[in-house]
Amino acid sequence: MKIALIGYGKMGKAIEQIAQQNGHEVVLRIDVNNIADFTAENLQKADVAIEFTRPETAFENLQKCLEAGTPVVVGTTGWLHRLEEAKDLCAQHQGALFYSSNYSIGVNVFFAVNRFLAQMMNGHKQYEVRMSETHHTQKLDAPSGTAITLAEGILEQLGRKTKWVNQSDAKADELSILSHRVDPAPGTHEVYYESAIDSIEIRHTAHSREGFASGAVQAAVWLVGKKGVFTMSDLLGF
Ligand SMILES: NC(=O)C1=CN([C@@H]2O[C@H](COP(=O)(O)OP(=O)(O)OC[C@H]3O[C@@H](n4cnc5c(N)ncnc54)[C@H](OP(=O)(O)O)[C@@H]3O)[C@@H](O)[C@H]2O)C=CC1
Ligand SMILES: O=C(O)C1=N[C@H](C(=O)O)C[C@H](O)C1
Repeated sequence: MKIALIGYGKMGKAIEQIAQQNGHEVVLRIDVNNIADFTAENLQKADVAIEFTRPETAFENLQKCLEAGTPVVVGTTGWLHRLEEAKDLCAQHQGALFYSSNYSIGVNVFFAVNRFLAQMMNGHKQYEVRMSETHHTQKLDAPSGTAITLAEGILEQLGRKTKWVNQSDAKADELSILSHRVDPAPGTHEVYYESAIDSIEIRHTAHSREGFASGAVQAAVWLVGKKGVFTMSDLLGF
């Protein structure tokens, strides 16, 4: 499979390594220093594009891929407020778009466990819930996209929480997410339930970027030949 990498930073490089190990060819690498090469003609040389850049450029980048007719896997976080626009654009171009706040298989299992735990805790008001996420100091967005997905999973199930806040000082109906930035930290997410008599904590710790990169390559292989908007639950079936 021929891959175009949009964003050649930490994730772009990790994806290149995994893609090549799996017999794929990287035919285009776009970063800020060669943005002039980010053309429809060049994109059309690839079977699929994988986009890991910055929150403020992700939408424009996926738009360029859809306009070129190249299926695109988006890993960048912090742009999902424009998801409905992206879905419309994808339909308009009869294209293929895959997005996820986290491509790691382990995190997607963790998402399912988190929703199940929140569902069980809905009837047990003695438990207060809070979250934390820890990432490297170069991370631009807070809370992480993964933490937002976890929080959304809790809010869907737990009637006593109505919104998340990115601070420790939360009202009774708010879910607190604390963000920590330390090096090195590829990504750790924790959900805590605490009552006067006991505590339950669930945690996912990424030991490297390999899980994110390998999941993104899997998503790219899966996406080729499909039309529509997909995410990891479509690929994994849970
Ligand atoms: N979904 C997932 O599983 C994961 C998502 N992420 C997300 O992916 C994104 C990137 O992470 P990471 O690789 O660590 O970040 P990096 O900063 O290491 O890499 C991003 C690269 O994209 C470049 N870039 C910026 N704007 C553009 C543009 N318009 N076109 C092409 N390239 C551009 C940056 O250049 P410059 O630095 O000069 O701006 C940089 O080299 C983040 O949003 C992060 O949260 C990360 C890991 C896993
Ligand atoms: O920026 C990162 O590094 C990561 N970003 C994603 C996020 O915001 O959740 C995924 C992972 O945690 C690493």
